[in-house]
Amino acid sequence: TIRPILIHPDPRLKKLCDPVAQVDDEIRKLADDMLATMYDAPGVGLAAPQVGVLKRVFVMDCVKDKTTAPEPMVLINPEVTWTSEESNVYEEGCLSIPDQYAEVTRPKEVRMRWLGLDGQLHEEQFDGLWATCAQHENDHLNGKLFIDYLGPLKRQMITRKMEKLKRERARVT
Ligand SMILES: O=C(O)C[C@@H](Cc1ccccc1)C(=O)SCC(=O)c1ccccc1
Ligand SMILES: [Zn+2]
Repeated sequence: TIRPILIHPDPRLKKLCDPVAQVDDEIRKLADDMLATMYDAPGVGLAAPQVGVLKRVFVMDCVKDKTTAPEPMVLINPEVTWTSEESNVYEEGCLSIPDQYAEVTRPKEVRMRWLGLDGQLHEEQFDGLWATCAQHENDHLNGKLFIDYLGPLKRQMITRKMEKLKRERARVT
């Protein structure tokens, strides 16, 4: 089921999310809905707080083009265990801040450890868009948005635009 994506500014997007106690049917349904919501947007990642669930879960599928098979990943209670010295600059977007893009510098590679839907612990190193996306999603679990890396003026301009968008959406619905 596709769930509505919260739009910034929203207090739930700034909260520290809670760890998942156990991988049960509720978490499996959440992950399924998050993947459906991500593909529908479309996006390459989605974090649980973006659909109003303050739990430490995010999904990713960063395969660039349609020709390659989808590679959905579900990361529960993810932790960053290592980041590279080298950094990358990437023009990021966010499904909770529609149509706004800005350059963000992050470590080029990141190693993460998480609990999978299979209840097993996984550890993997990401690079390229996967690394950028994994760090962007992990930030969401700590109430951090990519605009928090920008200067105050640019962040304020984007926030003002989102407030206007929300006013307009509230009017027509
Ligand atoms: O808000 C989110 O977490 C999703 C976000 C993830 C992300 C994108 C770019 C850099 C870092 C993290 C998005 O997916 S925005 C949409 C997007 O970037 C995209 C959409 C379709 C195809 C390719 C990219
Ligand atoms: Zn985002």
